[in-house]
Amino acid sequence: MAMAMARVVSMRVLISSETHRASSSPRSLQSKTSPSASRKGSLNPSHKTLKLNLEVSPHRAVSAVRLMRIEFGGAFADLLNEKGKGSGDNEMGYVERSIGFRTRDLDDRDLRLVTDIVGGTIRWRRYLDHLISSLCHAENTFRGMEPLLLQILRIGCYEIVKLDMPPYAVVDENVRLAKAALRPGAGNMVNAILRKLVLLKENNSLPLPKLEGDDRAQARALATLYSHPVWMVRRWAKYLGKEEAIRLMKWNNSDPIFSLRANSAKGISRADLVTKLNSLKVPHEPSPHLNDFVRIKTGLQIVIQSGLLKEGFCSVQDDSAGLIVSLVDPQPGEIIIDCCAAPGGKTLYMASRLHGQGMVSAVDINKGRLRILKETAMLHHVDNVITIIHADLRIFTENNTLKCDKVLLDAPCSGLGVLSKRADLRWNRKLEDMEQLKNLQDELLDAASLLVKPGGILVYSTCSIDPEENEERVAAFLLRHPEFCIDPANRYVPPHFVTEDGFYSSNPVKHSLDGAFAARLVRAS
Ligand SMILES: C[S@@+](CC[C@H](N)C(=O)[O-])C[C@H]1O[C@@H](n2cnc3c(N)ncnc32)[C@H](O)[C@@H]1O
Repeated sequence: MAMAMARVVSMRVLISSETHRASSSPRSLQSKTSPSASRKGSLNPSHKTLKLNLEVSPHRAVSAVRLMRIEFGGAFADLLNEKGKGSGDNEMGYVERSIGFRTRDLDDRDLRLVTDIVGGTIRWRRYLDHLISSLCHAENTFRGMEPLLLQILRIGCYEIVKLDMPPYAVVDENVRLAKAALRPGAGNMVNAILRKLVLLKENNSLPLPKLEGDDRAQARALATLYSHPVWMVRRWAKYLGKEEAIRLMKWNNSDPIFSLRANSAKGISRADLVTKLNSLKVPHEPSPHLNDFVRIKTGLQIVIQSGLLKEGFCSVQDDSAGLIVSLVDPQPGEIIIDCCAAPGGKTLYMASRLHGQGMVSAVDINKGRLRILKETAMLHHVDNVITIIHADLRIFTENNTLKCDKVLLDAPCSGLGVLSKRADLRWNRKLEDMEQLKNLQDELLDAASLLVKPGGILVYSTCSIDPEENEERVAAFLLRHPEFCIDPANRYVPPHFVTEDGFYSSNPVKHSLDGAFAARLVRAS
């Protein structure tokens, strides 16, 4: 904890002392703007006065700074990635102020490299830190390492060990970055550690922990080998067994597969989307589960840069989320309420399935996320069937007698089913969160149930694979609410997604989709 705090403080110092560094460092020619102007980022012309360094590879400099923003600045890896090229200027402002010099602008290839390196380095953080600390002379060296130096070392290790890039070029490039962004001594340290790593890798003798000892020791070793928090490994070993837990961690560490949904509300068919993807040369395959969906393994950045998302031509939506909408089975003319709706992935898909007749009320406690929902609804031409309600669901249901045909509660959850896409989530999620989330899920379920008309449907869903957030919450709810019973999922989703109890469940390892869960419950008439 103290170590983390020390790193946060030094990160803050690094960012806020940029003006000082710019004027005191001989490497970074003087910035002439005020500190407040320089904090504004892209629109600040000062960065053009910084020295342009053509020796440092820009994607590594950007990756190192982006990693610090994610680890210490609260930025989310997936959001930074999705902004892609459009945010280039803004990001370059951060980079320059953090390292004290300019790099050349990123081209499309650099942007893809940044996405890959940042995602991979975050996922493999625990594993990489184990290697780096094992290769430091003293334990204190690793503990007291300044944040930027640590990020550069992590990038170098990741490139050598996981990307199998030409090792001596990787060493040289990262040494150059450390020297330019920090000081010559930092470059020497990067050189020493990465060269040792290259030799150990060549001799097939990386210093990795052995899978031995009691359950705790084995969980710690697995947590390092597959780079996850120990508490997650122990939980999965308990619920899934060791072998399945390993398969799940391998999936979480693999490159994410994305699905795109053609926006039928705008008259766009899957065939239209396929034509566009062909013209962009993005490899794709039709979803075997959903008519409007297409799956892509690579090329998301190309899709983003092409503007297809901004135009509302299609959305990024995993099949696992689309199948939850299939379980709700929205029909034209129905009155539906989406209780935790923002940013609106499922609201928009449900609305498009109403074909202009009926209504989806979208409730959420988060105003900012609701704003995104509202804007996207207009973009997608479904705003005529969406009503937005900013409220805490628990208070909303106290003051409302609204009764709906269908109620979707896509509850706040741990997100343990989406760790392959949310690279940083595994490090942000804590065991203590699970208890709090379960209480909130129970309260929201009770509140949502009040909105279901007699004979109506309540769908409870999560993007978690954790039984305590899924089956256990439903079982506890049914005990409190005997007026509800399970409506088996097999009439709405393909049979291999249906559990013995009649729930919908997508399993990353089995289905190659995000992990998700949903129960369809019917209220007695
Ligand atoms: C899993 S996300 C919903 C994702 C959304 N259904 C979609 O498909 O895009 C959970 C949402 O619950 C909202 N939320 C959390 N607590 C809430 C509460 N007490 N009342 C209403 N919404 C709440 C959060 O703001 C968050 O947007």
